[in-house]
This record gives sequence, structure tokens and C-alpha cells, in this order.
Amino acid sequence: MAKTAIVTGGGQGIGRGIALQLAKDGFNVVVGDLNEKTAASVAEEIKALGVDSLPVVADVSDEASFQNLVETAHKQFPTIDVLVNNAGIALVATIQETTTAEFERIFRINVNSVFFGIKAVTPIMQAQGGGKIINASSIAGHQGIELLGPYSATKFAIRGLTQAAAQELAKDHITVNGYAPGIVLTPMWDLIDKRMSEIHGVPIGASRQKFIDGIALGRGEQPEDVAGLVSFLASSKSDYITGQTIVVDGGIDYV
Ligand SMILES: NC(=O)C1=CN([C@@H]2O[C@H](COP(=O)(O)OP(=O)(O)OC[C@H]3O[C@@H](n4cnc5c(N)ncnc54)[C@H](O)[C@@H]3O)[C@@H](O)[C@H]2O)C=CC1
Ligand SMILES: CC(=O)C(C)=O
Repeated sequence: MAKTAIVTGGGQGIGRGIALQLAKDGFNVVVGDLNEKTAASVAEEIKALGVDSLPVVADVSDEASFQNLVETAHKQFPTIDVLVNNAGIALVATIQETTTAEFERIFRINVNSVFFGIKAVTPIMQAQGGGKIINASSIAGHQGIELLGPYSATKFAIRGLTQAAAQELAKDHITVNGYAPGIVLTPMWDLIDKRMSEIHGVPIGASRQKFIDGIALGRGEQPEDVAGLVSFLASSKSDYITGQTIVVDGGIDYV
């Protein structure tokens, strides 16, 4: 019987790359996203690969909405074997310029969502005898980055939740790990680059290029580079790994 994975933020960028990779690995994939159109389009791409897929509109920063995502998935599929807590947003600003409302919003979307996701799938995974929870951190969760202060704080927080959940859930055969990408060429980095370049008064593209220049492997990261790691973390090959957040960044010098 095919296993099932839920990928949040699966409608574009890294989440789409992960969803397609897990489909190639044989998982049925539930694509949870705020954006109905992109979630539906990725679900169609997945079905074309020969597995089943269900798009679900969900706001992961809202506990009831996340619970509904998981319940809807579980109604269609008998097991929830993998949850990828991928959805997140960035915020580019100095700490001084960030409002309290913005700070709280990015925590609701990036961190509360991981908390809601772990709580929603744990009873299902316990009842079925195990599962894998995989959370999106970042190199910004290993090293605070100028103009990404609140964002960095959310990604450090996710590593903490990952470690604690791994300790709590090991007895239930649930592993909890994370991935920490570097500079991935997605719509998120288009936004980060635009804002950083405006702040620094440099042409669009220059801020991203400066980060890419510090990558040992000499190129920006693709969603597929992240998806390869998540494929491993979702597979039985990683059964003895838990509580880890693994950096996949092409060798960035400051991490
Ligand atoms: N792009 C990068 O360089 C890096 C990204 N990451 C992390 O990887 C994850 C994915 O990033 P990207 O694909 O680059 O982002 P993206 O902005 O390209 O895509 C994010 C997806 O999440 C969805 N989303 C946003 N808020 C949501 C919510 N409240 N509920 C449900 N869905 C929501 C969006 O609709 C979108 O489909 C994020 O957690 C990000 O912080 C980590 C390190 C580097
Ligand atoms: C978006 C992000 O996490 C970085 C490090 O660029």
C-alpha cells in the first residue's frame, strides 16, 4: 500500500519540489497551501506521475485550518506517514524597523504552524505505529543574518521544537528532523533580493548574487537540491536519525 505525505506550502518553490520528489518516491501527496490555484496545479502534476494527490486549501498559522488539512487528508488516505512542515514567509527589515505586529505574524506563520502540525499528526502517527515529521529551518536558523533577524529567530525556534519533539516522540517510532537550505532560487528569494537591494541601493539581483558568491559549489540552490534531502529523511534509510536539522546549502562559508 502506498504511503501518504502531507507537504505544506506545496504550491510553489521548495514545497513543490518536495511534493514532486515524494510522488516520484511512490508517496501519495497531499498539497496544503493558502493558494488554491497553485495547490491544485501541483496536485495535477503529481497525478501525472502515477500516484494519488489531494490539494487542500489551508492556512497553517491557524490551528483549526491545520487540523482540517490533516483530517481531510486522513479521510482520503488510511495513513499519514510523513508531514513536511514547509510553509513559511520571509521578512526583510532591521529589528528596529520591524513592528511588533510583523514580528508576531512571522512567528505565527513560521513557528506556530510547526507546533500545530506536530500536534495534529501525532495522534494519527501514534495510532498507526510511527511516522516522520520534517520541518523547514534554514541556514538562518544556524546563523543570525542581518536584515533577517525575526526570520532567523523563527528558524532557530523550529530547530528547538524539532529537537524536543524528537525526544518526546521517539517512543512512538516517530522521527522528527529538519532541513536547513541556503539560497534557494524561489519566489521567496525574489522578494528578499528586491527588498535587500532597495535597502542597500544596489540593482535588483545584486544582493542575491552577493550571497551566491559565498557558496562553495558556485551556484544558487534549486528546490530539487532540498528535495533530495527530504526524500532521504522521509525514507526508511533515515530511520536511525532523529532530532537533526541538516544543512543543505552548497557549502556557504559563514555556517
Ligand atoms: N528560498 C530559500 O532560500 C529558503 C527557504 N527556506 C524555507 O523553505 C520554506 C519554503 O520556502 P520557499 O519555497 O522559498 O518559499 P515560497 O515563498 O516560494 O513558497 C512558500 C509557499 O508557502 C505558502 N504559504 C505561505 N504562507 C502560508 C500559510 N500561512 N499557510 C499555507 N501555505 C502558506 C505559499 O502560498 C507558497 O506556496 C520556507 O519555510 C522557507 O522559510 C529555508 C531556507 C532557504
Ligand atoms: C530565505 C532563507 O532562509 C535564506 C537563508 O535565505
